[in-house]
Amino acid sequence: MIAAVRSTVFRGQLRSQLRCFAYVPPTFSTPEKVAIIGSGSFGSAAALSVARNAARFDFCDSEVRMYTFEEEITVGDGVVSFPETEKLSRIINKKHENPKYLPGVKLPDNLVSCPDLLTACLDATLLIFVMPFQFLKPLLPTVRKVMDPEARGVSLIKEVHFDEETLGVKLISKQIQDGLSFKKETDGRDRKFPCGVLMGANIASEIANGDFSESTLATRFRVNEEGDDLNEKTRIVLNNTESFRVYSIRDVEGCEACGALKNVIAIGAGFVDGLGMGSNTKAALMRIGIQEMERFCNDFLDGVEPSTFSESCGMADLITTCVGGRNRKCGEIFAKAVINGAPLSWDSIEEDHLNGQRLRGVKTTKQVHELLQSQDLLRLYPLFSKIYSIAYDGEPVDSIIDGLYIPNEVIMTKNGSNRVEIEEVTTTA
Ligand SMILES: NC(=O)c1ccc[n+]([C@@H]2O[C@H](COP(=O)([O-])OP(=O)(O)OC[C@H]3O[C@@H](n4cnc5c(N)ncnc54)[C@H](O)[C@@H]3O)[C@@H](O)[C@H]2O)c1
Ligand SMILES: O=P(O)(O)OC[C@H](O)CO
Repeated sequence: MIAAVRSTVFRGQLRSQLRCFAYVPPTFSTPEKVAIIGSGSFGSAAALSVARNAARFDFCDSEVRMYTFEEEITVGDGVVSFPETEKLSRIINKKHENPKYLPGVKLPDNLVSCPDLLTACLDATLLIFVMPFQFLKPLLPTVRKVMDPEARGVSLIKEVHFDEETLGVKLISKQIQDGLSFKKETDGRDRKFPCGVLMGANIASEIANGDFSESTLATRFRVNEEGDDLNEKTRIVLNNTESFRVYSIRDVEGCEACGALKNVIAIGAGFVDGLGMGSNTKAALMRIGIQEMERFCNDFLDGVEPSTFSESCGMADLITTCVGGRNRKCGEIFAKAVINGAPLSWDSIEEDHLNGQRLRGVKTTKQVHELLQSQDLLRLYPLFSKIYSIAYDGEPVDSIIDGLYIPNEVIMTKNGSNRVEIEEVTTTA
């Protein structure tokens, strides 16, 4: 009895102590000015978390600017205070909502939409890139001119490109780094722009609804001269402990590759759904898919950590995208159209079903295929190869099952360097 009372008292004391310590605002010596480049679904959802943090952390400039590709929006019923069409940036700033890409979600007042890139990025110390890279690339020289010279970046872009010169992988974070590095006027030395990535099981609308999500931040920033750990500082700016929990790792390459490659598998998951197959089939596809993702990373990238695949950017993002993502949805539409004898092009599916959002998975499927073909490695990747053949070469959708069969010679073995070896198959007469 006495023990029970003591324990209750102790728990009460602990709770009140925890309440006292519940919120310790982080402190950093150097100020932070955040710019978000892109205002699609995920740009707007990420901006929610960042702008809320910027408003409450003393080290952050409370205003967060979001570069918005300007579009004329037709204002629907219920938006009475606007004429029939209005510029997207003006709607975001007046109504604090992005009606095209994240409808029905209130954005913080301190988030300012800027259609002018110079204004958006002026003196920014932390740049968050979240738009299709084809649109971002031409913007980089302007960003470089106006950003803070000590700026760093985080890419949320889930793409991977085939480098025809090296027959290797071109990571987006590396392309951003190249685009924003410069020679310092003071000493003529090169200043390499540091760029990490944030990838994870992060469907934008769910984050915006406040549903609990995790994400993986992969950065290798340094401690700056004032003693701020820029890895942790970046995590703190992006993290929302209640609903958007960000965990740090250092494996930028593996994290980024996972974010892009899972989109290929999600297209295959859409094929499985279009065929009306069940959860077992999709689970098999995901299992084999993550093995091919890992094999691809080991074949084409250096320093990828096996543990990355069990982070949110790995297994969890694969699951959420294969269950609820746009790539899965478009894969299903494609499969059903083929099965019904009225095939649709990927462009028309994107145009008719994504309301201005972009379908990355099929483009990544093609890039990955070209890369594997250039290295004569297609036979080691039966699932990637099959998804490509169905998506681009008119192979029957139900042949996706052939992609789930792993031939003996493709059994993955790992040697000391963690690279794939092909088992020699000896045939006897
Ligand atoms: N939407 C999600 O749920 C989600 C979740 C996690 C990661 N991501 C990744 O984030 C990135 C951005 O995704 P998203 O859904 O925010 O946007 P998106 O990829 O669907 O692209 C739409 C964006 O492109 C912009 N755009 C269109 N045409 C343009 C042009 N000509 N010039 C410049 N910009 C133009 C639009 O303004 C809009 O901001 C992608 O790499 C995606 O894989 C998305
Ligand atoms: O909607 P998708 O298929 O582009 O996937 C969204 C996100 O990448 C999920 O994390």
